[in-house]
Amino acid sequence: MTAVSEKSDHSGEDNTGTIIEVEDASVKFPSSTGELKVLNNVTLDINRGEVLGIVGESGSGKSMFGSSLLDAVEEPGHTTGSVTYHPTNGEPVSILDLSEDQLRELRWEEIAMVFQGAMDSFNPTMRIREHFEETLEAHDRDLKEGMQRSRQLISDLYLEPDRVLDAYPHELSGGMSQRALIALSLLLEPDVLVMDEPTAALDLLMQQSIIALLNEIGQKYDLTMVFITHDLPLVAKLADRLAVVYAFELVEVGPTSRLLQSASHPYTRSLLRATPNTHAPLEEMRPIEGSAPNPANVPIGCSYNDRCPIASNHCTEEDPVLESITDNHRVACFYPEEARKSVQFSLEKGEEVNQ
Ligand SMILES: Nc1ncnc2c1ncn2[C@@H]1O[C@H](COP(=O)(O)OP(=O)(O)OP(=O)(O)O)[C@@H](O)[C@H]1O
Ligand code: NI
Repeated sequence: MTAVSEKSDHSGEDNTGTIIEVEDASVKFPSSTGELKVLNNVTLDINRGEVLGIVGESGSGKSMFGSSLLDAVEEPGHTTGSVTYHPTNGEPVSILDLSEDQLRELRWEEIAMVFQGAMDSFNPTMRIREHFEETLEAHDRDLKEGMQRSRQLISDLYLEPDRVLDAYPHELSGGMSQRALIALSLLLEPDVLVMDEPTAALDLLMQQSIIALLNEIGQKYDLTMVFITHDLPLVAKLADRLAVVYAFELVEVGPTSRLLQSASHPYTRSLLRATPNTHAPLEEMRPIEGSAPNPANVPIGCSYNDRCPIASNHCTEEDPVLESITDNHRVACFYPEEARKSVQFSLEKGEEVNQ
């Protein structure tokens, strides 16, 4: 596997190999009609130092995947399978077997997560400074040293440390509070940063600038980043690798450049065609036909068959598994070649990616 592409020229002691190994991860919720499976047997290795983009439409299971990495799925949801964290030094950690206390430590010191909609997660009655101090105290860290790191992180995110630390949450704009939250999540020097829709509430310009900032900060602090979003073209600017989620399963995984040039799952291709980006004029954005997956009613066979333009009988009978079509590029489709030929998309106006 190529863990390091030209985009993540991170230098570090051990920059290769797997940092988080996800095997057969599933999330189930009890319901009146039986169990709802909202993450379905996902297996994926996250490479040390990479930026991994998790993409898919609303309700597809992206947040469930992100939360499962930290055993953070809310009750009564239940995560099964295995998630193994490989620290730079030390023994592998089986995350789904940790106690609450161990998890709390892991979530700040090893794998930090900025949850979806977390911008409002600052306590409105506390200044930003107190959030940083409280975190340091809760983890028995030296306050002076820790606040120095806070100031450094805040200025790395192009904010003024004094102004931000003295502010109350409501005094910060959306972009500022999202950046302050990223700084807070990096306070205890985690190796991995998982972000769930960190730019969703921001305007286009702020989204772009957060992407640029994350690129810088990821390199400076040698981070492995998992970036969860419905906006494929946006995350493509940052990610070394993309994993596409449809109906609670991975349907395509590969290096970003490879997916942009020759996405091989009909869903990925539709997603590339449907997602708005800064270049495509509005009239070129086409919504994906059919309705988004419902966990109570996933089609038999390939879960995408009811929306797929090239589905055959085979697809309604058998569920394709995620298989390598080239090194590093895996697709869950019986007809990857057909898909490349028949589902057209263009990333930029006038540029037909597929002839
Ligand atoms: N507490 C819950 N109980 C039952 N089902 C849930 C619960 N929370 C989420 N789900 C279901 O799990 C599925 C996956 O949800 P998830 O939040 O992972 O989607 P997502 O891809 O992150 O979507 P979005 O882009 O809207 O954030 C959805 O169909 C959702 O309805
Ligand atoms: Ni989500």
